[in-house]
Amino acid sequence: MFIETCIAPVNIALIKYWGKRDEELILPINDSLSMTLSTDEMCAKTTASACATYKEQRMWLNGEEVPFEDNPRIMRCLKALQRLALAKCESLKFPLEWKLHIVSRNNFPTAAGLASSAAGYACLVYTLASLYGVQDEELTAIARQGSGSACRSLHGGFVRWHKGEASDGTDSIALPVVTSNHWPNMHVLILVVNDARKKTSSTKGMQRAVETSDLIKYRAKQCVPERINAITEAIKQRDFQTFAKITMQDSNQFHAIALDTYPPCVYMNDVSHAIVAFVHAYNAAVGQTRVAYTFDAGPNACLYVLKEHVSSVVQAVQTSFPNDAASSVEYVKGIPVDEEASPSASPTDAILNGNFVLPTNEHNLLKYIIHTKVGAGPQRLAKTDSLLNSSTGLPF
Ligand SMILES: Nc1ncnc2c1ncn2[C@@H]1O[C@H](COP(=O)(O)OP(=O)(O)OP(=O)(O)O)[C@@H](O)[C@H]1O
Ligand SMILES: C[C@@](O)(CCOP(=O)(O)OP(=O)(O)O)CC(=O)O
Repeated sequence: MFIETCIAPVNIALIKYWGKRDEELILPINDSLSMTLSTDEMCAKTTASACATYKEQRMWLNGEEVPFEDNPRIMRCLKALQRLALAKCESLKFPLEWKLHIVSRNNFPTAAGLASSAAGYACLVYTLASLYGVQDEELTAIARQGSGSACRSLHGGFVRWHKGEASDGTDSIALPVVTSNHWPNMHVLILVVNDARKKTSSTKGMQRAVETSDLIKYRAKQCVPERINAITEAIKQRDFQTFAKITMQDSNQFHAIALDTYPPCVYMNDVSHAIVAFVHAYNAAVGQTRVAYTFDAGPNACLYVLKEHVSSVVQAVQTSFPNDAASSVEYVKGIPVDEEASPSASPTDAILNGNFVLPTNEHNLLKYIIHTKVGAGPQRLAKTDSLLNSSTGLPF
């Protein structure tokens, strides 16, 4: 039996991917740019095994068996990796006819608008590549065919997915902009909103936007290229003010396009809008842009905050969004916030407590908060980290 286990990170787009020019190959109408989150707090973990005695291809996701050969996106990634193995490897490690058993787990909620498909498909492709013995820059073009945003999770730091021009998608790849060491104090607070409402999937939402929105064409042609250049420069210069403004403007434009879609896609809810109001009020109160928000295809907010401001921002969130569970250790998950606390309150915090009043919302609008930061790309783990029992070929 051949067996490999790997982990892969979540990424959150600053300049959003929204709209395909080819549904089958998952080719986008615009470039996008994201930040990869640390795997210490959120990651997908996948074990893939190949064995001569396996009778059929099987896959388990978060403890449940899920369709494998009936899932066209998984099969497309698998076939592309097998072709790459045939082309690149002098001798195959094992015959391609051998069936696979794959076990995967996300250590955060799946299909809850927290980019599980990005981490999940990046992990699947990275693990299968390790299993077949291929390491190649073409991996991002393969992960892209599982879920577009997954191609960006194959690199750490800040990553740009180039839309490419070729009709076969060979140049639609993700490349690093800067590594995670470039801006290590870039932290993230994910405010998970109490809302179980079903959304329109990203796949369907963007398809309908391309069919019906006029604004999306202007965005792809005019706004995105300008923003990608400007935010790349801001990241290189570690210019938080510019970075934050572009990030918020792009999130707002993406949701404007969702509303310009017919029938409209409504992803943000009243709590999301209250978070937007909070961020602008907080930034005004401290007299500088210290926090930036971005929202994907759901109501949860992702806030970008520099490490030195995390404790002040968390305190302000707790004031503006009071929660009965706030004192529970489970409420703020991830990196301990106290670590970040500055020894003395800054003068701007005095202003915040004095002259400015933050909006106060009803209790318990947030479910919990995840505190994480910029991180590295996927990693291969040791045999001891396997999710699959090698004597039975089944999940542990
Ligand atoms: N670890 C994983 N391995 C393989 N596939 C996964 C994994 N995690 C998630 N997926 C796939 O991604 C699907 C969830 O994608 P979906 O886009 O609905 O949710 P999301 O990625 O959490 O949300 P969003 O795209 O809005 O951020 C799952 O149903 C599954 O098919
Ligand atoms: C709003 C987004 O998160 C959309 C992500 O869309 P997906 O990558 O989930 O879509 P498919 O390619 O159809 O699988 C923005 C982004 O991540 O860039």
